[in-house]
Amino acid sequence: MYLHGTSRINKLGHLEIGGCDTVDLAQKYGTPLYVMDETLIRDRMRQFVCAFQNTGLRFRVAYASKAFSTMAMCRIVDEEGLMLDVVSQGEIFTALSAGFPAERIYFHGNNKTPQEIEFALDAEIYLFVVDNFDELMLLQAIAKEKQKRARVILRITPGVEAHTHQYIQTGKEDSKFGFGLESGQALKGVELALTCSQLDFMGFHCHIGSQIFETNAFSATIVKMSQLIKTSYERWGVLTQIFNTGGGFGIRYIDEDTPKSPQDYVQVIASTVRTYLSDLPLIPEIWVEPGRYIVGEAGTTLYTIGTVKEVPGIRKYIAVDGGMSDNLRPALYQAKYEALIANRATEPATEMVTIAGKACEEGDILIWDIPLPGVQSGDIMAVNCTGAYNYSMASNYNRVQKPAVVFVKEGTAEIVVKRETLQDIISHDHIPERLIPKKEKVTI
Ligand SMILES: Cc1ncc(COP(=O)(O)O)c(C=O)c1O
Ligand SMILES: N[C@@H](CCCC[NH3+])C(=O)O
Repeated sequence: MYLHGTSRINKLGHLEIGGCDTVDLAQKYGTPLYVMDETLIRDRMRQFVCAFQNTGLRFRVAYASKAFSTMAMCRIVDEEGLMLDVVSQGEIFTALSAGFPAERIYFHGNNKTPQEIEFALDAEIYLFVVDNFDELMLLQAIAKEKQKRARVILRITPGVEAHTHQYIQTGKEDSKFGFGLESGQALKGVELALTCSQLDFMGFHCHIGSQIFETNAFSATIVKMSQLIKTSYERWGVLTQIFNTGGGFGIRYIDEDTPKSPQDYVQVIASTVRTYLSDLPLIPEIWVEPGRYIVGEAGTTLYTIGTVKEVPGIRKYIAVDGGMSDNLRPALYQAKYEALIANRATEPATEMVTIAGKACEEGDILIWDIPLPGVQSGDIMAVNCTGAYNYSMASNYNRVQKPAVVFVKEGTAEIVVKRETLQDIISHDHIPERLIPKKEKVTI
């Protein structure tokens, strides 16, 4: 397994992250447990900022909080000075509750409800990324009623197909997101936005998908978007203030993955912007909004191995005490992961096994065919690269409790999300009066 960030094997032959022995963490906090390497998270944010500083362009780096949103995470994003991309009232509420400044929050989503728009306007967030015509009109109407103004940028689907799983390709013309570029919707959107009395049109956004390695998908997108930016200027004299080029930068889940560095991505984005937009009176402020690249490799999930089942001549299933409820990605996207036995990390692999979750679903397999040392019930398994879209997509399927999350740094571990309790599991249930069991009549 590739060791990311501060992960290393210590003198005891145990996996250590952030200076904390993961076997101790499993014992102290229980399993499954999400362990987040705070140093790596902060490094990643700084790498993007530093890469942009070298370009000489005006820029903003945002964190896409959908990848992993908790109050402690929002504190880190705030301390590092990044913007925060949110997609729901829940994410805004999390950020505000953590003391994250509203003027660095901006709001995405293809179906923001009137309540969410009202909430965001009242909170005075920085801007709205408007996804479609209906939302434009809704935002204008609500802002007018409240006598407020809102900055907007339009989300554009540039018609670029990135090489990634079809469920996480979002830049295709046939997408639920955004104003289509090729259909002419994008220009119509600008025209309409300019007529909205309460809206300040600031520019454009595009996002072509997630877990993308090739930089040419990003440059192809910027070339297409540049045309839109120029046409808007020529037609209406509109100077694009903000050009948000999205997130989607791929990470190394398995050995075969070949991610680029933030410098590589930013360099391609910046040079394409310069080539295609330098002749405008103003080069827009360039934004990026990575999620996975910031937190993905920083996360490791610890599990305890339970049952071992051999299907003679076919395969050996090793079951862990979590699965699709804490990591939906293998079941949803056939995503691949690597793992090691945290308490015997130096032992050589001796057999090929399959790691199964405990959910009542045949498809709940975390890793097919992975070489490991002979494992026993009670061993601690560490699956890495689980920082993005794992905790944030976790569920209570089968009424399992969501795991705790700890941040580790320089030998210290701190809880940032408590493990759910059985009481939490039933805390929203309600039994109507008529279904409450009647006390049996006592006959004398
Ligand atoms: C609009 C938008 N921005 C940013 C992201 C973050 O993507 P990633 O986590 O791949 O960087 C996503 C998710 O794909 C997204 O839909
Ligand atoms: N949830 C997806 C990525 C989608 C990101 C949001 N558009 C994943 O785990 O890879």
